[in-house]
Amino acid sequence: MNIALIAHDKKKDDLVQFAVAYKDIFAGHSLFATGTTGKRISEATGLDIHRFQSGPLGGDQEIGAMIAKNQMDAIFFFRDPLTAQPHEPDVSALLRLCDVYSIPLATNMGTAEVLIKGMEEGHLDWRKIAKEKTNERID
Ligand SMILES: O=C(CO)COP(=O)(O)O
Repeated sequence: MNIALIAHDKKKDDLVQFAVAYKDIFAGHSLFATGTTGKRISEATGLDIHRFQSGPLGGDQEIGAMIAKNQMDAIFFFRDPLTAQPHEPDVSALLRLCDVYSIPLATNMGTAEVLIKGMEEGHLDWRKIAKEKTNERID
């Protein structure tokens, strides 16, 4: 599955810690991230991560584009709810697209634990079927 990892600055330590803890699960998937988050996680874990632009420079939008093309299966986006972001419209757009396309989205550590354990147990396997259906429509 294609998985996106994103964290605002004050939440980056949390997401790095989470990625270290669940490195073995993440290693079995294709990983994508916004620029700085991806750099921090790959340095800490050695995981191979495709890095987009930094969030304020369009990284959230690049991940949003993958969602719109049915190419993203789950998002771990540790948001900072206490700090204004210069690119707030991009953040909202990304969250909105997750809801438009029913893409599982964890915005904090509590939900992230449930999501990754669900992934491990195969509860996201329906995404494979959803993607096959889209590909059929494109063909
Ligand atoms: O701002 C972000 C998400 O909105 C994250 O971007 P960085 O990973 O580049 O810091």
